[in-house]
Amino acid sequence: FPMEKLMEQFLEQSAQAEENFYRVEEQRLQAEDRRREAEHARELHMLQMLAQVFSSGRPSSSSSSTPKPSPPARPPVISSTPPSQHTRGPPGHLKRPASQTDSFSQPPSTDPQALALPSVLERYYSLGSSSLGGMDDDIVSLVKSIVPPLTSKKHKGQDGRIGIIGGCKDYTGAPYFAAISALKVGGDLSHVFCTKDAATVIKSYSPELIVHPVLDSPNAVEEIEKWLPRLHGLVVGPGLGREDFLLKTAKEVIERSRARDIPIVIDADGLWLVTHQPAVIQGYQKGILTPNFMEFTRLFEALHHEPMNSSDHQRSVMQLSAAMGNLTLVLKGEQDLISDGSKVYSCSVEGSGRRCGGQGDLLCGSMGVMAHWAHAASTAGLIRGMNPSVVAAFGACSLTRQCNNQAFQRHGRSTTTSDMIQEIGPAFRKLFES
Ligand SMILES: NC(=O)C1=CN([C@@H]2O[C@H](COP(=O)(O)OP(=O)(O)OC[C@H]3O[C@@H](n4cnc5c(N)ncnc54)[C@H](O)[C@@H]3O)[C@@H](O)[C@H]2O)[C@@H](O)CC1
Ligand SMILES: Nc1ncnc2c1ncn2[C@@H]1O[C@H](COP(=O)(O)OP(=O)(O)OP(=O)(O)O)[C@@H](O)[C@H]1O
Repeated sequence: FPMEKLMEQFLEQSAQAEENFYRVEEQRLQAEDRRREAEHARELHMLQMLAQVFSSGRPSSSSSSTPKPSPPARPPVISSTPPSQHTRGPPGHLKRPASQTDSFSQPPSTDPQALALPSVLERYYSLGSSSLGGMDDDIVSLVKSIVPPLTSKKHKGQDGRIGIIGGCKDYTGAPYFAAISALKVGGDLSHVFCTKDAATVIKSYSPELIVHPVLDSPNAVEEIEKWLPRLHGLVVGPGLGREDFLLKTAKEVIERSRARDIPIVIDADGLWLVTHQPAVIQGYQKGILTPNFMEFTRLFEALHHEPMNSSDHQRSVMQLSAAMGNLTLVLKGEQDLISDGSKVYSCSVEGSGRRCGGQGDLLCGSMGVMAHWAHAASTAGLIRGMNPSVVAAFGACSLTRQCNNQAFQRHGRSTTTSDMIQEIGPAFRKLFES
């Protein structure tokens, strides 16, 4: 049957052509990203040098009667520690006496560098929003330094193409909150990979999202993998549900994203998957887990095979992060505790008493973008001596809490996550751009 043969050949050729297209496209995007990153690094380096020249050349006389110009922003390089020492010592200018640091290192360390940063972070972030005007520039600069400058030379996509794996029949709000938050923080494109019956609903919430109804298709993994070369960050779990097929797809997508070195934030039902199969993300340095207390307890008990000591959260966070191969972990709560297994950082920016559903989705969506920024900044040598995943986690936690605070001031008890999303722009400016 020559007709059938012809058809077969045709199909084979078009599959081949499609594959070639994606390969070439992937190479093109990677080359473009490298070029833009190098350009970005050069620009920041120039700014740094200018700032240094400016601050060293500035007249020091305080008795001068003419008003002094305000100093430029602090240069973004945080430390001169070699990049191989991520997660170890803090930036030199953040050092402080070890005596003030005891409660944040588990077990207590004798290395003054290792002791210094957590307590500095704690000292500032415990101050709450009322003291935002008096922020400690050193600490805020950790997060500020990863925020890419907005310049007219940029093209769409460069500041973040983020993928959300989640959205099913029961949950359409969660992936929407995560994806729209990624855009509002400053990511350029947000892709949602959800089930067919969730797709139209999610699309109808916002024309800004790119929605792929593929999560329950038989070749879901391949459908999603096509997009991986274009993604800078992945958020797995918001509204994913717990059906076996969906969890299996999520697992394979995580594995393939790991192989491509893409930063991955895992939340909600994605954490259910990790609780049952920790190896899927264990030891991946670009992975971040964001459990609430319940999710944390489940994960802890699955890994340690014993009940958690709930009187010492800091120790538990350190233990679990270490057991996960020094993965960055955020235990959300009254204070957010962040650890990569070597230290615990506490974020206590003042929020409010209002705990509506979806705040965690805002957090993980914004963290997806910040993780991309932080790893790009680290690759460019702009943050050294500090784990980029921790910087991203810290930035996203502060931002979510600040949004909660601002939304509550306007809406009080009726505050919802949509109200918080409205506050992302002003909150971001207040924390990281003022
Ligand atoms: N609008 C939406 O579509 C939303 C969907 N969501 C999705 O809903 C699904 C299930 O999420 P759940 O968070 O309900 O997960 P679970 O079904 O595991 O429930 C966890 C339970 O723990 C409780 N809890 C949380 N923190 C606690 C604490 N500190 N102490 C004691 N109890 C605590 C919560 O009230 C919740 O009922 C996920 O896919 C999630 O993404 C949520 O993100 C909320 C918004
Ligand atoms: N008691 C609290 N005080 C202040 N902020 C809090 C408090 N609890 C949680 N948060 C903040 O709310 C954000 C989301 O945490 P939450 O515990 O609501 O997550 P979640 O339960 O996973 O959310 P979701 O409803 O999206 O599933 C975190 O960034 C955290 O900082």
